[in-house]
Amino acid sequence: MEVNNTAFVSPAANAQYGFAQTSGFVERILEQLNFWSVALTLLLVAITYDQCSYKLQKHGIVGPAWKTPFIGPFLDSMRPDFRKYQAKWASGELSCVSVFHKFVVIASTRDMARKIFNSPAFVKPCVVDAAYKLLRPTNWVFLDGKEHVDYRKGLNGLFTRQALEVYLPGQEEVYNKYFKMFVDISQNEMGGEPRPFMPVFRELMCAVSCRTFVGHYMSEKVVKKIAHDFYLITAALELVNFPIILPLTKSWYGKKAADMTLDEFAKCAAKAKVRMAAGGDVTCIMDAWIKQMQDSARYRERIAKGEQVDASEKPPQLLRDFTDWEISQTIFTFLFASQDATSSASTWLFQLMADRPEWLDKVREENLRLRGGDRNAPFSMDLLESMVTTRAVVKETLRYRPPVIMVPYLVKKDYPVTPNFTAKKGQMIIPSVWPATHDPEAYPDPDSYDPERWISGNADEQVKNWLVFGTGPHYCLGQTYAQLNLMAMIGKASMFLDWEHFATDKSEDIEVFATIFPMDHCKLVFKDRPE
Ligand code: HEM
Repeated sequence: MEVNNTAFVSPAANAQYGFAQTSGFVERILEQLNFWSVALTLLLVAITYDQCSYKLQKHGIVGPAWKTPFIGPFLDSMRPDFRKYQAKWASGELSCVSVFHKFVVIASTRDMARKIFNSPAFVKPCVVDAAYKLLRPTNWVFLDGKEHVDYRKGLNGLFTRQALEVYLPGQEEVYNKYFKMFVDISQNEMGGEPRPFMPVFRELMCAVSCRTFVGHYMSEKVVKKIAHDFYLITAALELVNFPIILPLTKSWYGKKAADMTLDEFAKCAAKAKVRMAAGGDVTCIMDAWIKQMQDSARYRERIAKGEQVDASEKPPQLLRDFTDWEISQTIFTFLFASQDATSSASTWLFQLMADRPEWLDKVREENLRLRGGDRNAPFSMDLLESMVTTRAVVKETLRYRPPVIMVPYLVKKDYPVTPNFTAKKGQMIIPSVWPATHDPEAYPDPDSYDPERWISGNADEQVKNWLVFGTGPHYCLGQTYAQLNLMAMIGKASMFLDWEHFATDKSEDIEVFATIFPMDHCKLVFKDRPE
C-alpha cells in the first residue's frame, strides 16, 4: 500500500521541524569542528612560528635542534642543575636556549665572556622584570652609559683603603659575636651533632654587611629579620619567575621583604644625617657617604658666599645631596650584590678549610705570627695586606668555587658577536665565569684546590681569567672589600675556633641558588679553640 505521508502529516510543520532539528545539530557539529580545526591550525602555526623563530635566531651557534614548544627548558630553569650548565659550556663558545619568547645566548670561553663584559655599547646588565619593582626603577643600578659611570664615581670614595680601614672594628665586633654563636649552636643547641651551617653563614654575612653599610643605626633584631627575609628577595629575582606580582607568589613575598629593607635603610639614613651634621665620626659606609655630601654642601655654600676657599679644602669629590630614600636604594643594591655572593664564598671557605686542615694550620700560623702571637690584636689594613697564605686560601676558594657563575646581560642593539653570529636587540647574553676560572692553561689541574698556585705559582698573572668579580664598566664595586673581609673572617676563625666537616656524598655537588652552595649546605660542628 502506498502511503501518502502528506495525508496524515502536516508537511510544512513536519518538514520544517525535522529540517530545523537536523540543520541545528549539524551546524553545531560544524561549528564545533570549525572551532577545533581553527584552534588546531592556530596552534600548529604558533608552534611552527616558535620553532622557526628559534632556528632563525640560533643561526650560527650551538643549541638544541628543537625547543619544547613555547616553554623551552623552562621547567629545568626552575630547578637549575649545575651539570646542565657544564654541558652547555662544553657545547661551544656560544650556545643558546630559548625559554618562552626569550632567546638566551651563553658565552662560555674566557675570551668570549670578556668580550661581552667589555661591550657596553651593545649590552647592559640584565635584570628580571621583578627587579625594577623590588629595587625601584629609579635605582642607580639601572643607569647605563655615562650616567652609570658618573654615579659610580660618586661611590668610589666609600671603598678606598682609608674608608675600608674605618669599617674594620664594626666587622670585628660582628665576628666576635657570631663565632660565639657558632659554638653555642653546635654545643648547646645541637648537643655536638652536625647541622648545615649555610643558613647561619648567610645570617653572618648579612650582619657583617649591615654593620659595614649602616653601622649601629640598625638594631640586631632588624638585621636578623633582613637576613631571614633575604631568601625571599633572592627567590623573587631568579631569572625565571612569574612577571606579574600576584599575591602569595615568590615575587610578592620578595617585594614585601624589599619594601621592609628599604624602609629600614631609609630610617638609618635619616639618623645618620643628624649624627654626621652634629660632627659624629664615620663608622660605616652610610656615614662616609653622608659626610661627603655634607662637606660638599658646606663647600658650595662658602663658594656661593664669595669666600676664597683654599684648594686643599675642596672635598675630593663634590657630591649633591641625596634623599634618605635615594640613599636607602643604593645601600640596598650593596646588600643585594653582596649577600648571596659572600654567603656562597664563606660557606665554601669553611668547608674547604675543614677538609684541608694543612691549609687551615698555615692560615692560623700566619694570623698569629702577624699579630705577634696575640690573637686578640685587632684587624687593621696593614695586617690584612701583609697576609700571604690567608690571601691565597681566599683567592683559591673564589677561583675554585666562583660564587657568581654567570652574569646575565641584555642586548640593547644588534650586536655582531662573531662574523657568523649577531645577537639581536632584546636577546639575553650571558658571559660565564666558571670556565675562565677552570681553564687548565691558566690554572693547571683546575679542579684541584691548591692555594699554593697563588704563593709560588703564577695564578696572580692570569688576570684575563680572573672574572670572579666581572670586568668592564660594571665590575664589582665591592671586590677589594669582599676579599679582605673573607680574609679577616677566616683568619680570625682559625685562631678562635675548631670545626669539623661532616662530609656527605652531596658535599662536593653544587646547588645553584643565584650563587653556588654545597648541595648538603655544609654540615659542621664548631668548638671553642683554647688559646
Ligand atoms: C665574594 C663576593 C662577591 C662576588 C663574587 C661579587 C661578584 C660580582 C660580579 C660578578 C658582578 C658583576 C660584574 C660585571 O657585570 O662585570 C658584581 C657587581 C657588583 N658588586 Fe659584587 N661581588 C661580591 C661582593 C660584593 C660586595 C661585598 C659588594 C658591596 C658593596 C658588591 C657590590 C657590587 C655592585 C654594587 C655591583 C654592580 C656594579 C655596577 O653595576 O657598576 N659586591 N659583583
